Amino acid sequence: HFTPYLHLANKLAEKGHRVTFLLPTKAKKQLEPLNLFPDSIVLHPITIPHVDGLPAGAETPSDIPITLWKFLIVAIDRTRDQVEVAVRASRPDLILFDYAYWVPEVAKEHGVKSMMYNVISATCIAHDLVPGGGFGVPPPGYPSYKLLFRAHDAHAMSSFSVYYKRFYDRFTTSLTNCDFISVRTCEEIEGMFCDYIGSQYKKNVLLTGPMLPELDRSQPLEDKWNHWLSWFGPGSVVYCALGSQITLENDQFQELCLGMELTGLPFFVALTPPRGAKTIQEALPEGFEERVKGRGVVWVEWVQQPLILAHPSVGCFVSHCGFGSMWESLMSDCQIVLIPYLADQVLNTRLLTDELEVAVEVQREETGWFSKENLSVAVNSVMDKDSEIGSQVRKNHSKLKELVVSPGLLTGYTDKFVETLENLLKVQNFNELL
Ligand SMILES: O=c1ccn([C@@H]2O[C@H](COP(=O)(O)OP(=O)(O)O[C@H]3OC[C@@H](O)[C@H](O)[C@H]3O)[C@@H](O)[C@H]2O)c(=O)[nH]1
Repeated sequence: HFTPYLHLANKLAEKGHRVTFLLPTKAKKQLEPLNLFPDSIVLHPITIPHVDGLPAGAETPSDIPITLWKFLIVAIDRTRDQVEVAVRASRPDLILFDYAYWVPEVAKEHGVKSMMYNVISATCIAHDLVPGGGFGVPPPGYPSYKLLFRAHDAHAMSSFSVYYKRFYDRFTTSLTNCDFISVRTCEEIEGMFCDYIGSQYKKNVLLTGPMLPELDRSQPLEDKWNHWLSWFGPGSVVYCALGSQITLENDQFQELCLGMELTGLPFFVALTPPRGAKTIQEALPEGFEERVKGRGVVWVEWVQQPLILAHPSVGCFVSHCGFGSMWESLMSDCQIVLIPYLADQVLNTRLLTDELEVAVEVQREETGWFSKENLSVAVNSVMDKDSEIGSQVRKNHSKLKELVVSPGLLTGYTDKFVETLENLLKVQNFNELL
């Protein structure tokens, strides 16, 4: 979530504004290289306090499994004093926030406007975070009959169900109490959901566009991977990654590896090791490394995903459809295969498969389990040159990509966003954003 926020901060700084960016200490170190305007953007560290049950050093959801998030939520709430001190010191005109539902209260106390900036999809907000629905059941007037949960999504819902009430309360409080709502999306992809959110919360919904940075050519793809990928023909390699928060069970991890093997195609899998495994070797299926030598890699460290997707040899992206990866897949020329894990990823997946028809989804059983055969069938259905569905999604994807990357569309969104903000706040002295 921090990354799109920092890209937005860069855009604001580019247009002459100053930004104080509050974030946990470790994330500060990771984000520093992305700060393009260190004179205008101050990265201000916040200490995440210790809370019983929260592992030492954990500061963000990606540091811990979903079962421990409840402790992180408590810890974040206990940073309110630090946030108030920072607000008092920097006296901003506007506070952008996404998770700390108490920020609008803090803002009002200091005579500052607040904006909830959402970096999850408008589809997910419209389906799950508008009053009147229930978990998995859309609220009245929800604008789609296609983008819904189905029986085999129960697994994605169950991991999240214990949190739903808490998330729902926080999000709806934030959306209700903030002065402005904004979403990291564009009209062309999620227009009807943005309109719906605006009508339900009776607020204008401002859009920033996807907030993806330009590919940074000064930091090219690591030689090792560039070299490895270059062995294969154009568009032939399948790249698979499931974002920053998913740790698979061992059996599903093995099934994924075997499914990639079964495709018969070259592949590059970037995943965290499965639950309980200390090394990748102990987690891989027996004989797997020998069998796929020279055509397949399973890697458990962070890779430069946008650069991998841009490599000419990569032709297919198997993804969990987290909102960041969703945009990266749309901006790429790869065929898209989706295996969603969390509730919002399921709706993002339906947006790409059922509404936009630019991707295919791996079939799961009702338990949520997917087999190696189903994974391999999905991949081959888009990689096979003679496949009808493959050419259909390729055609739709390339049309959509053309629209989304068309000159002016992305910059147009940010320009309009900043201009609207400036107008909204004109009555005040709009020179610092927090
Ligand atoms: O090895 C890697 C893995 C991931 N990445 C990057 O990490 C980012 C992951 O972001 P995503 O939004 O796709 O995935 P996350 O798992 O972090 O998503 C989280 O926040 C967004 C929500 O939609 C998801 O439900 C939630 O899991 C992408 O920009 C991707 O390029 C790497 O650069 N290297």
